[in-house]
Amino acid sequence: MDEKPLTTNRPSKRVAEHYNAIPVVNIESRKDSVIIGLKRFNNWLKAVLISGYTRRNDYILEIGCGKGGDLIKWAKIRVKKIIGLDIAENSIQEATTRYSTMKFKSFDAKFYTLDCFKYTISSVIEPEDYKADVVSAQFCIHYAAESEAQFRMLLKNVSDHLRPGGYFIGTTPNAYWLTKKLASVEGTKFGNSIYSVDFEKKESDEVFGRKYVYSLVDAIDSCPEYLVHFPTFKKLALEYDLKLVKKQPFHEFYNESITHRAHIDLLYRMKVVEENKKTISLDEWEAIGKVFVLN
Ligand SMILES: C[S@@+](CC[C@H](N)C(=O)[O-])C[C@H]1O[C@@H](n2cnc3c(N)ncnc32)[C@H](O)[C@@H]1O
Repeated sequence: MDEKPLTTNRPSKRVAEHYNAIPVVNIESRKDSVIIGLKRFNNWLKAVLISGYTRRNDYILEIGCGKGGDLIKWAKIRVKKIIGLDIAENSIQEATTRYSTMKFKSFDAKFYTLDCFKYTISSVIEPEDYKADVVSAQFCIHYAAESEAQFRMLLKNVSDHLRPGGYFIGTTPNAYWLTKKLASVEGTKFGNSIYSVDFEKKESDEVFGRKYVYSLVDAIDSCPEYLVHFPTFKKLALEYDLKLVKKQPFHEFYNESITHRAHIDLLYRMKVVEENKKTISLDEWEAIGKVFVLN
């Protein structure tokens, strides 16, 4: 990789350190997490989103793929190829291990450690992997909103590697919900028993770099995140030939999805809902409201 990064400031290093430090948790211990309901819900939501925009034999490019938590979701659709990229080296190692130990593999996969908001993806991937049918960025777009230059690099990377007519799908915190919550409290901090949000400033006109520190029990420990200003997102995306098709808050996506029998069945199969058992708590449901789906 011979390109210079756009900026060398610290927050993205903090993000990489944060995700590098998260231990791998086995399925048994995962069940004991106080946010197991939220984790399962997020997985269900991603499974529904992915199934809506991906077809058999598709080539997928995953930005911020983490430890490969979506590999099984892609396998169920029988995609042909996955290229996964993430800033956290440890997560890429874990994703590689998960892929190599997967029993049912419908696809080839390659993983790369890369800051996708400072470098071009073409600086690391092979030319034969340049054009994807679907680019997916789950729960990571908000890190790019640290600066306009980083957000533009995200959009350039998506646009450069998406074939004409392909889909960019993602999930990211809902800036409207967050700023409404902020306005409703005294000071800069709010949350409940499972999450906390602490804004750097109460008032701000910043379109990029609008920082808050986010914690979620058992998942995220004081990690910097940035509001994604949607009108700007939509406007800049057009400059990169990306047209917004749909965006929805998580609660709305859920309400729409459960009008389909298959998605209700999946809620049970993925144990989001279990007969005679506690499922999602009110505090988890509130935290779920923090997020948007887009495509
Ligand atoms: C909340 S995790 C989501 C992981 C995965 N997409 C999922 O849904 O399970 C956010 C991921 O974004 C990655 N990330 C953050 N900034 C990044 C950057 N500049 N370039 C690439 N990945 C980044 C983090 O390392 C982390 O793995």
